[in-house]
Amino acid sequence: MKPIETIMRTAPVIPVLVIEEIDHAVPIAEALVAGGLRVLEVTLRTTCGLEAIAAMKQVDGAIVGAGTVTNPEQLHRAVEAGSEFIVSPGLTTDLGQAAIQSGVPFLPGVATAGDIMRGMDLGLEHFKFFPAETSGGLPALKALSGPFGGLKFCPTGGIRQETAPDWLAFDPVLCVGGSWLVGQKDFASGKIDGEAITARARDAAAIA
Ligand SMILES: O=C(O)C(=O)C[C@H](O)[C@H](O)COP(=O)(O)O
Repeated sequence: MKPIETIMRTAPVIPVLVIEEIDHAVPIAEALVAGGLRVLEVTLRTTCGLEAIAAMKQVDGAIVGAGTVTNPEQLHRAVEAGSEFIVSPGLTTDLGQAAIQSGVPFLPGVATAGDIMRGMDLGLEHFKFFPAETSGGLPALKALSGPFGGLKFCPTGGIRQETAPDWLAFDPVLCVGGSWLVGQKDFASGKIDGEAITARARDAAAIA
């Protein structure tokens, strides 16, 4: 499995995906990869999340991980389903230890100095800054990076195509996450609008 930093450096944007119907999984993954976004975070907010991860992994070039992983049991289920990395909105010591023991690349959410210190106690150096915009935005991340130099971040939460370049211009930010790549409008016709998704992915991949 790839270390988390390699995954974070693969593409400037990680699409955060909420897959409501299993039939959508592969067409969405194909459309995103075609646009140059290979790292895909599938949230476990829906009943077909794990099944979607297993299906999307079959798409050539896709690196598929699980998001919204909040406890060790979910982590183990996500790894069994084939997740190549794990993202969490937050960080508990239990979850961090389970991730380290399993060896799966892990990106836990942090929003405060205390969160970061809990992660550093576990030996972690890569974090999702979440929820990025409402936790103070880029000025907050810059302030937090002062005492904690050397850490690397994937800000997520409220970031869009227009604001992603500012985040990515800050050195500790290796990539950003966001849900703007795929939305309800892409299923409106009853069929996935792969071209629209690919066009958005291409714009996002070009930010780097
Ligand atoms: O489900 C999770 O595990 C999360 O941590 C939440 C997502 O990362 C955000 O919902 C993405 O934020 P938006 O791009 O503003 O929609």
